[in-house]
Formats: sequence, C-alpha cells, structure tokens
Amino acid sequence: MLLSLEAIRYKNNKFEILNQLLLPQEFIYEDCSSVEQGFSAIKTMKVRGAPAIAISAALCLAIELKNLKSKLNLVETKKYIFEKLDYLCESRPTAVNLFKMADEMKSILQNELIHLENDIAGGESLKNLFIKKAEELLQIDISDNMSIGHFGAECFAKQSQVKILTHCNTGSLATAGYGTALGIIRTLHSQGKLEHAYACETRPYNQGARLTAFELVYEKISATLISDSMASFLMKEKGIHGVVVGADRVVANGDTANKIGTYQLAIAAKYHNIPFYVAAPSTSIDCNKKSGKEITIEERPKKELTHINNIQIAADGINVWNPSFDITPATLITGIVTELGVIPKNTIGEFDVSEFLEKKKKLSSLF
Ligand SMILES: CSC[C@H]1O[C@H](OP(=O)(O)O)[C@H](O)[C@@H]1O
Repeated sequence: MLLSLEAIRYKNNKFEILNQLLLPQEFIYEDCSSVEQGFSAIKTMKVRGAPAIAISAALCLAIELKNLKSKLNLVETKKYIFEKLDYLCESRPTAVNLFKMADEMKSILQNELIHLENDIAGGESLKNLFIKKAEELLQIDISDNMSIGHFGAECFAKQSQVKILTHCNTGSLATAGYGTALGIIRTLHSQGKLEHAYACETRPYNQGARLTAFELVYEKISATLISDSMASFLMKEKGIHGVVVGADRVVANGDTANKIGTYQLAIAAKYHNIPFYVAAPSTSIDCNKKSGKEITIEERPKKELTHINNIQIAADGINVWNPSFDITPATLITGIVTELGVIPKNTIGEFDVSEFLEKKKKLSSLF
C-alpha cells in the first residue's frame, strides 16, 4: 500500500524527498539532510514544483544547521546561512518561490542581528531562528493550497458538473500538501462537482503522465491522460468547462511563467471560449517584475527531448531547443486564483496584482 502522497517528509530531525524521477514505478524517499543533497535534488528535479523547491531548500539547510558540529559565532552563522541560500538559488532560475524564501530569510536574520550582537550564544540563536522559520513554511504552504482549492472551485459555482483540463503537475508532488491547480481539481472532486479531469502528459519531462496521472489514480479521481498535441481537439470535442494550470512566477501585470505548453493551452482556450485559470500561492508572485518579458526561462538538457528513460528516440546530431517554461500573457488568463482570493482583470485585460495583494493584506490586518 502506498504511503500518503508527500513530496517531502520532515520529521524526527530528518528531511527526505520522494525521488519523483522514479515515479510511477518506484516510490522511494531519499535522505536530503545537506544543502548539497538539496541542491542536487532540485537541479535534477527529483523534487520539483515551485513551492516544493523553496520548502526543500529551506529544510535541507535547516537539517544541515541542526547537524553542524562546529559552533559558529553570530557573524559566522549569518555568513554560513547567507552563502548556503545563495548557492541553493543557483539551482533553477524561473520559479520565484525559492528566491523569495531566501530574501525573506535573509531579511528576518538581518533584523535579528541587532538584538543578538552582545549575546555570546548569538550564533546558536540565529541558527535556531532560521530552523524555526524554515519549519513554519510547511504549514503555510499546506493552508495556502487548501484556500486556493476553495477559491478555485468557486470559479465553477455556476456549473453542477465540470470537466477540467490541467497541465504538468501541481499537486501534492509539487507542494507541501494539497496542490494548487490540482488542489482545485481535488476540491471539485470532494464537492462531487468534478465530472472528469484531463491531464496533459507534459512533454518532455512528462510531469503529467508520470506524476499527475499517479496522483489522480491514487485518489480515485475520474481522469484521462492525453498527449499535449490532443489538447485543442479535446477542447473542441469534449466540452471542457475550464483549463486550470499552476505557475512558477506571476508578475505584476499577471503575465505568468509556467511549464512549457501552457501558453498554447491558453491560446487554444481563448479560441474555444473556455475559461483559463492560473492557480498560484502568493509565494509564486513577483511584483518586482512588471511583465513576463523580464522572467528568466530555464533551458534544460538536450537529452530530455532526445531520450525517454534513457532510450534514444531522436537522431544523434539533431539540434534541440528545450525551454522548461513559457510565458502566458495576462490577456489570455481569465483569473489568477491565490490563497487570498481570485485576482480580477483590470480595464485593459491584465491584472493589478500588487494592488490586489495590498488590499487583501490590509483587510487581514484588520481581523
Ligand atoms: C505548484 S507547482 C508550479 C509549477 O512547477 C512546475 O514546474 P517543474 O515541474 O519544472 O518544477 C510546473 O510549471 C507547475 O505548474
């Protein structure tokens, strides 16, 4: 019997990641108790998904700090943590969650320095503060995902039964819990409103075929796997009520970086007049970037296209272009579902993301 579907496991001073490269054939957790192991797991995509990447980076450093033999003073501890965070941020460039986590951690520790400068145990206190904050990220992600599921399901309140198409993997294998776009599908399923889910295989890394199909079967959710090239015809033939995808980075005007293939789904959805939703926690939002043009798109190894499970399928010598993400312009997006609610469109068909977040944060500070 499979254990509960967790991309990451953090307990008893151990941090393990489910090696997603072995799914669906093997269900194996691997120790991830050092920054080096964490970096490698993220880079090779043993663990992937914008939220899971950020949480894994924080927790592998937390465990490394717990196991640190040498006692560091306050300045040495700060230097150690900052350098490790910078190193982890070199693993993958597109998802913003990891960079936001690193920046927020640095800011928290920097602010704490003033209070610790005369404390001989300052190094230990700073270390423990990082560990505490890293452990909090798990709970924040789980609650965020549940809210996204709720707000996303509300987008389909008018329909009694819905058929949803999704792309890549945005479930428990991409987050610390319920999932973002797949969290919406889970919520609709729990409400008895999901007639059927369709998952794109998501070439070339096949997160849909390998991971999303696994999650849907595991939870006995009525679903069908399609190849990416079938998506437009599916929209035409099968009466899809909505396309719901995740995000690696949503920027200030709502342009969204997500798994390669998302952009063409948005174009096809527009053509077929099907609502297209992006589901993302606020930790995936980067208002420092004004539009999608500013987002760095990760390019991955050629072998991901020329081989499947190490079996060569393309001729030696062929050139390969392998961008891991693409940019969907805000004008093709119906709504952006966050844990704070659904961001509405503005008068020019884009989104005022920072205005929405500021309003929601002001509201939450009143209660
Ligand atoms: C909630 S995961 C968001 C996002 O991350 C995935 O990318 P990758 O598998 O390369 O880490 C995909 O773009 C998902 O939509």
